[in-house]
Parts: sequence; structure tokens; C-alpha cells
Amino acid sequence: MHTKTNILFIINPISGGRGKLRIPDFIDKYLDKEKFNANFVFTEYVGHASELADEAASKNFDVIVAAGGDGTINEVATKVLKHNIVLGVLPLGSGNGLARFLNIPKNLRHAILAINAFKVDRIDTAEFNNKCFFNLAGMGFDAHLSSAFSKDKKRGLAGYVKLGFQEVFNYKAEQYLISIDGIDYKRKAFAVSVANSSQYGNDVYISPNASVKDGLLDVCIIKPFSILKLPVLSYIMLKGTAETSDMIEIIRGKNIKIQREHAGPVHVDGEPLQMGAEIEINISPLSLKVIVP
Ligand SMILES: Nc1ncnc2c1ncn2[C@@H]1O[C@H](COP(=O)(O)OP(=O)(O)OP(=O)(O)O)[C@@H](O)[C@H]1O
Repeated sequence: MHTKTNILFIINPISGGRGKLRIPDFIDKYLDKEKFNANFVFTEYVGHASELADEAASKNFDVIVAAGGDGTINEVATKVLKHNIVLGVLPLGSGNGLARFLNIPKNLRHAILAINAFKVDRIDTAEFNNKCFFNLAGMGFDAHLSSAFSKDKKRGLAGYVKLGFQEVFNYKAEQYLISIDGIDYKRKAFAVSVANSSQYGNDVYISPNASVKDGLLDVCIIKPFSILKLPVLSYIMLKGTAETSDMIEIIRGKNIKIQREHAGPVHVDGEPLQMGAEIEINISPLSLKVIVP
């Protein structure tokens, strides 16, 4: 007789700006009950997913599924990594950067069927000072925007795009000293992103050739630009041509130190945080077990 796998679904009710009350019933309908004992829990506040995942992993859960966006994945995966169990993802966020990179189906039924198939792969993870990240972290305009977005009542893609347009006009590029595996680069930048996967979400690519399995982080420096070139930058990101563009410089490495002008906002998987002026980023190759289609 097989023992079943204990699986917990941690559902963020606000991610992606859609109601999720019926999600547990839907999952229950398609999940393979021969394989899994399923439990469901909704998060109630920022940081709750992390607490729930930590508790479940120290009990008898073998798989924890983050049902939400990159912020929810970040909280859950940090604890899944710590306890060396398996992460699942149901992409129910606004951008779903990591899920898109991993080709996890946007269609919920298909994403559940992929969990049933239970193909487990390993991906790189990284630390941004003492915070884990799995998709993308950074500073400059990205961080400024995610800080502003978190204060905004309206979630979802439309709200994000609208706010982005408002903020981009006022934002000033800053000076950074970036050390990548011991080589120093002094750069003025609109934003500095450190990419594990290739995209912010919604198929907006900052580092189109990034891989979560190459043991490398992609430091993406968006150079200062005239606002008139904003459509060009947007086009580059949508088409995934950053690698050959003169608006973005991409340098790969394992150990990254960034000295910025002052302490201030950063984002870690899209979630805004405040950090000091000095940031150190390191990669842990193939450290996280995750269910992939
Ligand atoms: N009940 C809740 N009320 C308010 N915030 C919550 C609640 N549960 C979780 N959160 C927070 O919601 C934030 C956003 O979640 P998430 O990133 O999953 O969605 P998203 O931003 O819509 O998607 P994406 O990151 O893919 O664009 C996270 O910081 C998480 O901690």
C-alpha cells in the first residue's frame, strides 16, 4: 500500500485581484486523491504564508503549494527551501513571473494536473542580503514602483501599468557601484535588477536568456534614458531583446555586491522592503525542489 503525499495549498486571497473562495473546491475536484492528502488555507496578512509554510513543513507536509503570485511563492518557497521539501505553484498572481518562466499552465485545471503528474525539478535560489528570492529582486525604479504599488488599493495588471506611467516621469536615475565576482562596475542606472528567471511577469522580460538552472544571476542595469525612449524600452522588454539593446546592460555572476547612494527601497520578488545602502547577493545553485509541468 502506498502512503499518500501530504500537500498543503496556501492560497493568497488578494493576489491577482481575483476572488478565490471557490479555489479549494476546484482544486479538490481535479487533484489526484489516490496520491495526495490535501489541506487548504487562506493567508490573512503579509507574512502569513511564510508562517503557515514553516509550521506545515515542520509537521508532516511533503509538498506546499503557493497559490498566488511571486510574493506568495517567495514566502512559501523560503520555508520550503529551509525544510528541504517540495514546492508547487498555482499561478494566481498579477504577473506570475516565476510560474511563467517554469511554464506552469495559467489554466488552473492544467496546473493542478501538472501537480498530479508530480515531476520534480531543482532550481537555483538566491539571497538578497538576508532575504531569499526566486524570481527577481532589485532596486531603483522597480523598487520605487513596487513600494508605491503596495500602498495602492487597486491590484492587478491594469493598476500596475497605470501607476508605472505616473511614477516614471518623476523618477531620477541613481549612482551604483556594482561588484560582480570581484570586478567593479560604476554605473548610473534607472534600475538595477538581479534576475534568477527571465521576467517580471506578464511576459515582460528583463533578461530574456536567464536560466534558473545555470548557477548564475543576471545583473540587469537599465541605463538612464530620455522619457521619449520609454516606448522603446517597453518594446525591448515585451519582445525580449534586452540582451542586444543599448538601453540595458546584462552582466552575469555568482556573488554580487551593490553599493548605492543611500539606504532605501528594494524589491524582492516584487515585494517592497527597505534596506541599507549596501546589498550583497549570492546564489545557491539547484537548491529548491519544485513541481514543473
Ligand atoms: N490576506 C491578505 N491581505 C493582504 N495582503 C496579503 C494577504 N495575504 C497575503 N498578502 C500579501 O499579498 C502580497 C501580494 O501577493 P502576490 O505577490 O502573491 O500577488 P500579486 O502581487 O498580485 O502577484 P505577482 O507578484 O505575481 O505580480 C504579498 O506580499 C503577500 O504577503
